Amino acid sequence: MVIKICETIQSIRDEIKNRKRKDIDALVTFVPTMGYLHRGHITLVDVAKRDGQIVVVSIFVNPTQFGPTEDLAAYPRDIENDVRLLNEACPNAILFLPSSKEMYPSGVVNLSDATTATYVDVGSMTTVREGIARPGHFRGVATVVTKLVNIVQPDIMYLGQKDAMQCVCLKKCFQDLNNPTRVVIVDTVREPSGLAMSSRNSYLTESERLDASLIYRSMKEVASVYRTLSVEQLQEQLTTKITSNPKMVVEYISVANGSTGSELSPSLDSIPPQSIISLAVFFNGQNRKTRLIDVLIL
Ligand SMILES: Nc1ncnc2c1ncn2[C@@H]1O[C@H](COP(=O)(O)OP(=O)(O)OP(=O)(O)O)[C@@H](O)[C@H]1O
Ligand SMILES: CC(C)(CO)[C@@H](O)C(=O)[O-]
Ligand code: BAL
Repeated sequence: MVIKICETIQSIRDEIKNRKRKDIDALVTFVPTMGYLHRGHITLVDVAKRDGQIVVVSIFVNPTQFGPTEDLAAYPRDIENDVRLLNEACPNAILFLPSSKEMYPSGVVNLSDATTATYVDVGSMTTVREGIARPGHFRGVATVVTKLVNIVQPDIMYLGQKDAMQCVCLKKCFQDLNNPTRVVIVDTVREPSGLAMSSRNSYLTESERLDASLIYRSMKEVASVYRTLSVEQLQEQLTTKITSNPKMVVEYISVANGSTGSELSPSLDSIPPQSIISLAVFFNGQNRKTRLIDVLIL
């Protein structure tokens, strides 16, 4: 058995309908991705396979979630290897592999132009640090995931904790729009060094990846003493540790409420358990500047 690849909305709808006809109680589980699969993605597929009978994975590098100066063109792609990994992990999966034209038939409109586009905006995401750092990003994410979920109509969708604010955004989106799909968050899968697995790690050399593992080590160090720190002290100490490697520049360090994603006040003396530390760091590597994100829940 090998995975079934569907490139059109009609063909994936038909495939899911046919499979459900054979097993009306089958649960549809869904893993949305942008491809260049790694062990983090495959872990989400493993959980989806455990929970459901019809496993759908999508690979779509969604242009509307990239800012004009971001890495849409350079984003790593290797469909052949992705298909090989999916065949190994879940040979009866359905892979939805739409073109940009299929997802955005009227062209990739500028989602900031409300007169030309229908979009999904999770209002609170414009004030979280990742939303401020990437204007329009969460609008692109919420819009494309709403479209994907309307196409696949899964019972359960799986997201990785690494993209912490994306999890907050999509949970809020589904809740506010009464979308019945259950959202399951899966722990971050890491390299042996501690570096969070990410498709963008491929921009780094092997030794740069080892250097970048300082990010997670530093997060763990400050997390072990967070009860003694104010929000501001935690941010300062973490910045100092990470930037002890001059190749790294901290874009932001957020300390936020675990369920709403809202930022805790820097002057707050005691940080509540379950708060989320999330951050973005630029690694100035020999090939290019790479933006890395990571998260730790206290
Ligand atoms: N290390 C990881 N552990 C668990 N889940 C992950 C990990 N990396 C990515 N995911 C999840 O896989 C899904 C698809 O993510 P995506 O295709 O953007 O991969 P990525 O590695 O996060 O890429 P990027 O380099 O763009 O951050 C998302 O829900 C994401 O959170
Ligand atoms: C959820 C997602 C597939 C939407 O394009 C993307 O943001 C990602 O891969 O995390
Ligand atoms: N996993 C996050 C996708 C993005 O950076 O656009």
